[in-house]
Amino acid sequence: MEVTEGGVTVEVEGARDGASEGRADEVFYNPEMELNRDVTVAVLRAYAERESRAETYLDAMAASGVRAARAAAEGYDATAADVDDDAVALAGRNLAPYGGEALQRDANALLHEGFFDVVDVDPYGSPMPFADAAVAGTRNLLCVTATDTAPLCGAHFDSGVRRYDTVPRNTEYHPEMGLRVLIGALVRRAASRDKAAVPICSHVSRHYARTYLELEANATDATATLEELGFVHHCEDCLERDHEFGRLPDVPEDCPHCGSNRVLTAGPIWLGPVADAGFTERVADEVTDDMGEAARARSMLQTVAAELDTPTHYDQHRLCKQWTRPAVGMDEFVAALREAGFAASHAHYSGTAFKSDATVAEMREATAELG
Ligand SMILES: C[S@@+](CC[C@H](N)C(=O)[O-])C[C@H]1O[C@@H](n2cnc3c(N)ncnc32)[C@H](O)[C@@H]1O
Ligand SMILES: [Zn+2]
Repeated sequence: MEVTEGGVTVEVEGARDGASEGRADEVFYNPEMELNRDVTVAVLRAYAERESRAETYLDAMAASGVRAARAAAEGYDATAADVDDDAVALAGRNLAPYGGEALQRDANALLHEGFFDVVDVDPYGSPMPFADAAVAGTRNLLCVTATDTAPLCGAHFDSGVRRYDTVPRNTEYHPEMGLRVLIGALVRRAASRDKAAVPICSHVSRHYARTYLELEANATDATATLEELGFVHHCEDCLERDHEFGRLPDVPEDCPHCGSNRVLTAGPIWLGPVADAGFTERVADEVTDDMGEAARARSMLQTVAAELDTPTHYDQHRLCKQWTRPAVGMDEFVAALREAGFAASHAHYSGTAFKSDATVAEMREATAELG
């Protein structure tokens, strides 16, 4: 059957839901990833404005080639690579009207052989088996999807430790934990090749984390990116969390806020900004109405751009449950924090997520009169 995304029409072999991911009996096309692809196209547009030399685009795991076809339609010199012969044949047919080529290659081999300006790594599950090659073969912008949210956020602890070479912790801000674990791991992989990787846009949507990393081959800058890594200490009882930059954590024995001994330390994870606000605003402006997920993409990107970009977000419902108070509207809650003199913003991770520089105790007091 044919599907049209953002003005690009491709042939796909039956749309399947994310639950059947990984069964390789037919070429994979996931309609739930349309938001991911719409945002990708908007990023490619904004990035072309920022870096006019970025011309070549590789979807290193292309499946039907829909993403590469959309990049080709934007004027990028696009390549769709996949190990699967059916995928390559289909991607070849799908790319033909827009230009670009399909290659039957292993992503790791291809990316170790030469450079592409923009590289997309969009595998089943974790991108880490491809991270080293992706860093080696990307000149400017590395776009990465991770769908293994349980290892990333610490819910599957051992696989998270193995894949991401860190200690992930299962907290109520799990989407952000996952994103910061992912970025931290990629930044360290880039630094091992003397490359600085800086996230210029990121988001977490239902089943995946997505980040866009600008790469710079510069050892000094690479060292500087490592300064943005560190640890989060999270109290499971009072929900306060503190973060500290650095290579070795100074793990508190008890929570400095409530004295509980149920303190979890996560890290090293990325503690720096997950997005460049100005760039992300431009990405939001590049979302066009011909995109199937235009409304969601625009609103999510605007939230990311306006988000207080510090670790880590809170969930109003979780806090209100803790305080045995009814939850109120998010606008009202955020406004009350601001009126009390704190920095506060919505956070894109969920409808009840927000960021603030207030402590949990300060938030409780600042919002006591609501509801
Ligand atoms: C999630 S799908 C890609 C979806 C596609 N990027 C899109 O936007 O629709 C993952 C693809 O990776 C391919 N793949 C798995 N291992 C690979 C490898 N080592 N090199 C290249 N492709 C690989 C699979 O055949 C599958 O088609
Ligand atoms: Zn505590």
